[in-house]
Amino acid sequence: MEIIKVPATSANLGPGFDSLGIAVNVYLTVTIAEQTANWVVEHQLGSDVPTDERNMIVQTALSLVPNLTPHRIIVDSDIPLARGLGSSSSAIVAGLEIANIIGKLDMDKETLLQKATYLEGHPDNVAPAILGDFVVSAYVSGHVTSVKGRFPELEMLAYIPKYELPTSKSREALPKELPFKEAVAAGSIGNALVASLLTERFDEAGRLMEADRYHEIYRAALVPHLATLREIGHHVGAMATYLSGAGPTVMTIVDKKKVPEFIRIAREAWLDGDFRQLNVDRNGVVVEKK
Ligand SMILES: Nc1ncnc2c1ncn2[C@@H]1O[C@H](COP(=O)(O)OP(=O)(O)O)[C@@H](O)[C@H]1O
Ligand SMILES: N[C@@H](CCOP(=O)(O)O)C(=O)O
Repeated sequence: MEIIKVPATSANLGPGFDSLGIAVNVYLTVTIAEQTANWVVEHQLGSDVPTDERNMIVQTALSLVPNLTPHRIIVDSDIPLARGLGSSSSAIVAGLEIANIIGKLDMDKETLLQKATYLEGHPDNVAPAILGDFVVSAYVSGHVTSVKGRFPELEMLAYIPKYELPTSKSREALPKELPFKEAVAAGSIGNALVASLLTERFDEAGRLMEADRYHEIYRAALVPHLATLREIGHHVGAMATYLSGAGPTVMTIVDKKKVPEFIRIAREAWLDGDFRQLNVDRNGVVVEKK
């Protein structure tokens, strides 16, 4: 039996839209059990998620190897669906690994990365889900280049609202075009953020993480708690607060000792979602044999 463990991911980090992402220590675990006549997917993700070959994990595997031998697979996920923590990317990566294992394809991580990016449409979640840690990617003309760097030892607090926000819906709020000057400014903020993170200049990194011009303002109405949490972050001295992926999760980089005060103020502001303290996952997807 093989067990595939894929981390959740937090994309964009503010100004790194469709390019930057980190892997975090919340996991999707998929066990490949015995061969079966038809695909069987056991999970606790609710009645909207199929339990047969229509399941996204199986569909991904079949997109690679259409005649892949059916198996029973057991899905155990701590990654909330449609919340901006890369659940769909984790499902895609798990599906590709299933095809890799059952189909004996011997794909390396680079091949997985190209295929996963094609299926997801952008690399900022799939790249850290595969490689782990902090990944900077460019996806141009159908080819992705991903460079893994070391994210500083920072503590993170995710605020996960009770409602779902599908990535496709959140992307509908984005403009079709950006004026040239605006695009230049937006890109340079992302570039400077990468340099400041890799050289551990936390003041600059914090300011730049909150200076996105690509997406957060356009999504503001879909995620009204972002502004409130950012304000609370400033009040308690957090490094930065950004919209995780397409939202609605909001990530705050904040010292562990300031977390109780941060949560207390957020509750006073009627924010009733879940809080989760997270760390970076350094490894990305792992396959174990049992
Ligand atoms: N483990 C899973 N198994 C099957 N489908 C999944 C799984 N995880 C995510 N999905 C599918 O992906 C959708 C969420 O994708 P998306 O809107 O991109 O949000 P997210 O930010 O969580 O990636 C879910 O509604 C579900 O259809
Ligand atoms: N760059 C994408 C990231 C989507 O991440 P998800 O975790 O919400 O799927 C975007 O911002 O649309």
